[in-house]
Amino acid sequence: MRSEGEPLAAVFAAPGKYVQGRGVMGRLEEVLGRLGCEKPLILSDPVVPEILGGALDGVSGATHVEFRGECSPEEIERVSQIASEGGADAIVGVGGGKTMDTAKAVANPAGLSLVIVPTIASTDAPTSALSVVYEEDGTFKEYRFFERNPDAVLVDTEVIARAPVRFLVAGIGDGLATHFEAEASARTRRQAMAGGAPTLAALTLARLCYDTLLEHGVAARLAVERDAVTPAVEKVVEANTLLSGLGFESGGLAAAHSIHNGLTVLEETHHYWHGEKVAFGVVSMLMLEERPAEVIEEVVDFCLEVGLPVALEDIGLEGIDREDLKRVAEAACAEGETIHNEPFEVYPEMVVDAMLAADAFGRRRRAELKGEANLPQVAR
Ligand SMILES: NC(=O)c1ccc[n+]([C@@H]2O[C@H](COP(=O)([O-])OP(=O)(O)OC[C@H]3O[C@@H](n4cnc5c(N)ncnc54)[C@H](O)[C@@H]3O)[C@@H](O)[C@H]2O)c1
Ligand SMILES: [Zn+2]
Repeated sequence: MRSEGEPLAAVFAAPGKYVQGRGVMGRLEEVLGRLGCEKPLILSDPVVPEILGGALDGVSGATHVEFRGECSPEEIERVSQIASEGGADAIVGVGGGKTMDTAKAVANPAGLSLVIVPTIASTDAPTSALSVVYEEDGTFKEYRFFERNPDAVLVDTEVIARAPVRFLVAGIGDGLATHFEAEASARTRRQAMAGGAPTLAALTLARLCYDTLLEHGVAARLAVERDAVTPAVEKVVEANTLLSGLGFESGGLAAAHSIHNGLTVLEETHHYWHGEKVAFGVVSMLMLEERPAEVIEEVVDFCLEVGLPVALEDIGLEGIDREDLKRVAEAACAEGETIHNEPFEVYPEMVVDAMLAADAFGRRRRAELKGEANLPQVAR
């Protein structure tokens, strides 16, 4: 986008339209009609028939394809073939982050319209113009960047509130990173995913995301445990999806997401959701950045209250040794990783120590809040 030597312009990217509320899923056909699409390919997560029944069966002219579970080059290729053979004019991605990312990676290179319908608020993937691609075995492979954001994003809060609460909490973990990562990239003046320097809008939305999560996160969790759609749920779904999505794409990512990507090299972490690993990445990032204790405590206490991981044991890594953490750290520091957007040079050893410091702090705080003393022995 920018030629060498040119100053970095500020760039802000956003989807064509964002619609959120109870029952908005029912507007899919109308939205497709306005985009002039008559032959959509609807790519759905395997749980969709169970959670939506036949709600999407009636969309006229639609071909239905079931997503196979990983946003991998093979899956993107498979769905692309079906789209091109059937002459699809739009892709609709219905499901979690991986289904949506696959839908984007199919629609964009083929120049098709794209509508995203998240069934969980587990990530900030819905609004962005990029896909995170993995190997078939779940190891992070690459980011793919596209020219266009989705034409429309339909977020049905009734569907989201009925999903297991762990997904909403994971989305809060993903959203918790946005403000800190945008701040780090803005200080370094690095190009964000959208292709330019952050605007005030992106930084403000990222901050609003953080404040909203801290203020309403716990209330939203409690409501979703009862499948209820309350104003707190609407606010947190907006924070997880729109605020975090616009904030990270045009504000920039930094250490927390690289640590997440690094963690995916260990199979044990594959049973934890993206946002859960990102939350641990956030605390590690705060350690790496030598943030004041109050900030670290605010984040860790919030994670404990809302039910996000604060320690290695919370993401399947109980008893992990330094050697394995070094593998995580090396992957986190790979060339091109967003950890290099931090305003100082980062080396793997620093990341290992930051993760250990995060783990120690998280465990200590959890014990304190439980009323267990857990104070260290006097050193001898
Ligand atoms: N492109 C981006 O901008 C971006 C941003 C953040 C994350 N991501 C990517 O998103 C992915 C993570 O997304 P995810 O955590 O949603 O994972 P996911 O897509 O694998 O979905 C998680 C699980 O939820 C299930 N599910 C979906 N809807 C449900 C519902 N209503 N009820 C019950 N179960 C339901 C799915 O079957 C799946 O097993 C990662 O690949 C990550 O890299 C991308
Ligand atoms: Zn994320």
